[in-house]
Amino acid sequence: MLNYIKLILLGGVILFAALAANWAHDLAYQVHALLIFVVGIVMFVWVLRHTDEPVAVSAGDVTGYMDGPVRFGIVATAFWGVTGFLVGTFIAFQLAFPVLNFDWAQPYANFGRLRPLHTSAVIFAFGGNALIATSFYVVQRTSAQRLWGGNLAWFVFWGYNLFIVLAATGYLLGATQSKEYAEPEWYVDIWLTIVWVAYLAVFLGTILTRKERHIYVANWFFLSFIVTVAMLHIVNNLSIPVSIWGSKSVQVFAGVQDAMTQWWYGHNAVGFFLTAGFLGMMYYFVPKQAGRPVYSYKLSIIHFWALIFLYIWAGPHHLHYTALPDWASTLGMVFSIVLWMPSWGGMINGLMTLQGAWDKLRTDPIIRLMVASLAFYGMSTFEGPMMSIRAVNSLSHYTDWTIGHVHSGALGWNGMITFAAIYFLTPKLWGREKMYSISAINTHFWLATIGIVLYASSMWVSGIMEGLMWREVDAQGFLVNSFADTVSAKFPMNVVRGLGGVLYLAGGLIMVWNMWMTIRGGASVKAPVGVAAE
Ligand code: HEM
Ligand code: HEM
Ligand SMILES: [Cu+2]
Repeated sequence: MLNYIKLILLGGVILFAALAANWAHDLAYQVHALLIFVVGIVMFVWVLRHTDEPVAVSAGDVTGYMDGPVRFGIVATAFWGVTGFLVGTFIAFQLAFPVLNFDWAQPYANFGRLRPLHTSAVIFAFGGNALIATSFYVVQRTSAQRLWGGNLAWFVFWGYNLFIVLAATGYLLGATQSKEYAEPEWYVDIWLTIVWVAYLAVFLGTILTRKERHIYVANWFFLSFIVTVAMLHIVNNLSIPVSIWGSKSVQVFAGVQDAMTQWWYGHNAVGFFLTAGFLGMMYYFVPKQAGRPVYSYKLSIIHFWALIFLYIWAGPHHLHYTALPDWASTLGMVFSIVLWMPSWGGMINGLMTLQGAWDKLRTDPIIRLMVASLAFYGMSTFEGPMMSIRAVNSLSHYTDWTIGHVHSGALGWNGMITFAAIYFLTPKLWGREKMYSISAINTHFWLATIGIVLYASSMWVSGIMEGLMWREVDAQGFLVNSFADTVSAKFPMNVVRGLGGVLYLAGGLIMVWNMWMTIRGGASVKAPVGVAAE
């Protein structure tokens, strides 16, 4: 019966997509309509061929955990990671060598369109798949329960990745609502909302039906990430489409209210997507890999509540010296400075979990990735509060300092904890004893670390230089440097940043190779975790 309903719904989707492709007002919308049309037909045929088939249930599926979406999620994480690093490296070189904005590829591959492709590929595709996959893995183990909702978890995985494809192709074809980290247009936003609600249902359903009395702290972080991102996404994307047959829409907010809504969103995307979610990852994988309990469970609870209470108010630090009222700017600054403490609470808790296991730092490159990740988390959450201070921000804002800050958090904290989680999970999910090559993990660690150091240090130099050059006035009070002077002065730093990107990307490729060899390699040394109660 369910299959018949599915067929009717899919038929509706196919019909609507065909009409939309025919009447489309712009290229991005038309290409998306055709894409949905094709996806709809493929799904229609697939459902049709399986209609009235008895549902096959394997033994592993009844007793064990649902790890299919986790496996796909891990592979997608690696795939999108390498794609995002590649685009990042390319746009880094575009900034150094503008000829790389090839004439023949205009307007599709210019910096302006590739930049949001990079940011979404790394944050939402790489980071998002990592978060979905690890949260699905962790919530099952810590709740002693299979994922709630049957195939809904598959819907979350495929639906989310469809969202990413729609977003990415949209940018290349010129559809954007010009909100940073929220560029996709209205229909893509609606689709993400549907997928996200399903994600919440799967996660919360699993927690509510858990067989373990206690809700482990990692799940608190994951849940706050899912709930808050839903709220941020919906409010920041409130907009009215110009036409149902076109991608363009008009924001509901205007002027400074719109700017504040955007940075309330943008800052908390950092706070809940790139921080709370990844802390969830940290709280499961660090103790597991170290073989030690969390250093202080009390601290984890305290810094959880402090973190989520404080983050939400700090957004105005993105709008210092704008039309935003001073009181709001001050509020953002104060909350940002206070935020330093709960942030370091997380770092300290992670690092101290290694108490008694520090020797592993010498032998286990996965632990090394985790420690480096926490160190970069600590560093960027010290730098951030500092940059929130108005006087500091008047120098750092608009400069490469911000870019350096972003990437010490992103490459260091988010990247490295994700790599560690991938190395932890790959052998477990495919029933292998360990990763194919431990020394390749070590090489990856060093390539990534040197890449980050090149990236962050070149951007500090470049950013502070740029800020000082913009300020410089002569005895008469005239500006000494033209804007073009500051751009050409940045050239060497831009090249160094690009090289950092090459190293980081190379590390990512080694990881993909290592994963491939592990998954493909040899006989399975133990039963897949789907059956074992880990
Ligand atoms: C190979 C690694 C990477 C390279 C070479 C790279 C390069 C770049 C470049 C050149 C920009 C544009 C800077 C500008 O407009 O001046 C950028 C922006 C950005 N990247 Fe990356 N990136 C890399 C990895 C990542 C990762 C892993 C993440 C997140 C998890 C990330 C997040 C961002 C964000 C959020 C921005 C926008 C920053 C802002 O607007 O302030 N990047 N990246
Ligand atoms: C206590 C923690 C943090 C505080 C208070 C903080 C504060 C700041 C400040 C003041 C800016 C510059 C705003 C501007 O001048 O435009 C900034 C930019 C940014 N930070 Fe942080 N930061 C923190 C942690 C992090 C972490 C851990 C990450 C990444 C994982 C991160 C990612 C970003 C991004 C992506 C931007 C660029 C936003 C844009 O596109 O302009 N931040 N942050
Ligand atoms: Cu912020």
